[in-house]
Amino acid sequence: MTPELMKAGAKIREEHAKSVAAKAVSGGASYGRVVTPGEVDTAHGAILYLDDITVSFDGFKALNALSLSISAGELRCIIGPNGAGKTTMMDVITGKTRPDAGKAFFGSTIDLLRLRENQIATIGIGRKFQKPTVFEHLSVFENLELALKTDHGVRASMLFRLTGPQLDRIGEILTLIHLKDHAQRTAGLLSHGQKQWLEIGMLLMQDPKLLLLDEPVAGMTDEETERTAELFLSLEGSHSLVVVEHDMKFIGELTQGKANKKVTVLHEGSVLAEGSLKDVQANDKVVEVYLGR
Ligand SMILES: Nc1ncnc2c1ncn2[C@@H]1O[C@H](COP(=O)(O)OP(=O)(O)OP(=O)(O)O)[C@@H](O)[C@H]1O
Repeated sequence: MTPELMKAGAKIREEHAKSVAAKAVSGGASYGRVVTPGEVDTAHGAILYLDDITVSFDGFKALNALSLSISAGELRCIIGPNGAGKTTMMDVITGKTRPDAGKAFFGSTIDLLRLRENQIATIGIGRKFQKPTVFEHLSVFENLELALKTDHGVRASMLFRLTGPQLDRIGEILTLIHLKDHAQRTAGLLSHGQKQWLEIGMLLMQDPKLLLLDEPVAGMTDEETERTAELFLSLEGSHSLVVVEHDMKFIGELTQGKANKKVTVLHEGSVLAEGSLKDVQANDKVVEVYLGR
C-alpha cells in the first residue's frame, strides 16, 4: 500500500471516529461552547464522568447509584473487595453492559450510553483485561504492528506497510514497555509480566486518551510490579488511567510522594470512600469491609 493510500485510510478512520463521537455528543452538557465533533472535551477538567449509575442483575444491584469523576491526565486507583462492582463499572464505561439508570460521559460531551461497545473502542478508550491476550506465535514487534491494523480489512492488513513515523512510534513504545531488546522474540516465550507490558504497548499504539487497567500486576514478580508502576507514572498526565487493583503495595508505589492523589474504594456497587491512600487506609468503614479482612 502506498503512503498516500495509507494516509487516505487513516483520514477515513479519523472521520469515522469523529462521526461516531459526534452522534453521541450531547447538546446540553456543552451549551455555550464550540465543540469539535469527535474531540474529547475536557475543558471542565473531567475525562470520565459517571453519575448515579445503577446496574441490576436479576434484581441484585452490582452498581448502586455509582458516581465517579476522573480528571484529564489523572491516574486513579480503584480498590474494593471481591464483588464490589469494579469489573461491572469497567463494563459500563466500555459499553459491554448497559446500566438501568445513570449517565456516563467521556469528556463533557460524549455520551457513552449512546454508543455501542465497538464504537467506544474507536473514540480513545482502551481497556486491558486481567489476562494478557497477545498473539503468542507472533513476535513482540509484530504484535505492536498488528495493533495499528485493527480497523483495517483483511486485504488492507495484508498489504499494510509501516510508515517511518509508525516505525518510530513502535520504537518508542518498545522502550516504554521495556521490551526494546526483545522486539524479535516470539511473544509466547515472554514472561507473564512482559506479556502484560506488551498488551499495554498494543493499547498505546492506538493512542487512547483513557486507559482502563484491570489488575495489571496480578501474577507479576516484585521487580515487574515496580517497573509497571514506573510505566504508569510515566503515562500519567499525557494519558488518563483508571487502575483497578488488589495489590496494595502497587497502589502505594503509584501514589507514593503525592499525598493528594486520590484512591477510590468501591463497596456494594457504590463509592465507600475516596481520598489519599493514607486517608482511605485509616477510614474505619474501609478497614471494616476491605482492608481488615
Ligand atoms: N452477569 C452477571 N450476572 C449476575 N451477577 C453478576 C454478573 N456480573 C457481575 N455480577 C455480580 O455483580 C457483583 C459485582 O461483580 P463485579 O465482577 O463487578 O465485582 P468486582 O469488584 O470486579 O469483583 P472482583 O474483585 O472479584 O473481580 C458480584 O456480586 C457479581 O457476582
